[in-house]
Amino acid sequence: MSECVFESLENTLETYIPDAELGEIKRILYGNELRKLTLPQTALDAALEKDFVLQGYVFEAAPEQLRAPRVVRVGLIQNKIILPTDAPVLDQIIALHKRVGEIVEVAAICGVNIVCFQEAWTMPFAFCTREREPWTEFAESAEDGFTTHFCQKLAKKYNMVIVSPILERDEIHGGTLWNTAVVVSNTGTVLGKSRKNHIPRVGDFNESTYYMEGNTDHRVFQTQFGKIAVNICYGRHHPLNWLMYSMHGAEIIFNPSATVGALSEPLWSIEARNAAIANHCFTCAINRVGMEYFKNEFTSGDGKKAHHDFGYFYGSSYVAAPDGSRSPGLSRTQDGLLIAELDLNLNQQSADKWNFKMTGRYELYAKELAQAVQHDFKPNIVKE
Ligand SMILES: NC(=O)NCCC(=O)O
Repeated sequence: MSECVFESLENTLETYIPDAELGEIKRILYGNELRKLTLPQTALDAALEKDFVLQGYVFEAAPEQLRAPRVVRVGLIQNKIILPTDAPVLDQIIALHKRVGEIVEVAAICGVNIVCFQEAWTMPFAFCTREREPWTEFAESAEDGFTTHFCQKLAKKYNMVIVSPILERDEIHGGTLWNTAVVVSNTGTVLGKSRKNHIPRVGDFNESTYYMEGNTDHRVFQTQFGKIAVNICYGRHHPLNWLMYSMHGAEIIFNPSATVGALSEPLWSIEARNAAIANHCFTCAINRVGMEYFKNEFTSGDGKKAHHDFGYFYGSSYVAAPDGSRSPGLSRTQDGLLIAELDLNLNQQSADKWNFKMTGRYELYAKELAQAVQHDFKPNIVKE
């Protein structure tokens, strides 16, 4: 399959829509216009030299009388894999560490407080193959693995919280595998981990061959820069999953993902954004980018011919705010770092305006859901 050439929706709009209408189109598609973040020239130069896109936006909140602004900078990193998928495992991991490390360095120059990488960032997204070897060799301890040590060093060096989604091997529980985000505090200590709650069974995403649904519930991490949660990839299709992170107090929910154009692109711009609106919080959707080829062909029981790749990972990482505004997406074709400056006061301001938490009928939902999961549930349908 050929590489992707369509760079981004935003580029096409900018190129073809007349200025007079572009403003209105952007307002309708993206909400309140965001100010561009002024980024240091050294960072812009480094991004150019290292060949990745660097963009920054500011999500402002109204000044308040009693609360100071709560400003935090988040960084979203999307990247291609570096080496072919049949290169030695450790070489692949080290090459990704090097690549992501140099992007984190630029994030640090830009004053980023919390950075999040893409899903299973230390490896190709090999779960389509359903083969064990060599993919299970990419699994590492969340608390004490090579990659976690790497992130701890970066976190301490740059005073940055790092969200590092990896394939986890849990030695304490029989060496089981999990799809896990490790949250490393800016002090360099491992704050904890959050496991993927929803495992896809769609198309080539045969992840249930490798790991089971997570058992860390809807954990929220209190960091120096705000309360954060990680809703890994497929969880973004589940509104109740977002809701529960928000119920536990998440102010920013990261959604590290790996998804391809033919499957999910029309859903991409809607789901994380809707979650930000519905839950009065910020959401950060991150997708990997590029093509990944696997030596052995695979099929997925969907009638498609055996193939060597997933199709195109379309990048397009973005940040969405509780007032419905969102940043433009990063490139569909290139590595990138998206920086967003968030005033977390916008969460409460949006909540006070729209009152979704107040008007939500949670007792009603809880009661009816409790009934709906019973085997003798009778749907409340009135018939003539
Ligand atoms: N990684 C993952 O869960 N992908 C599933 C496909 C999708 O959610 O778009």
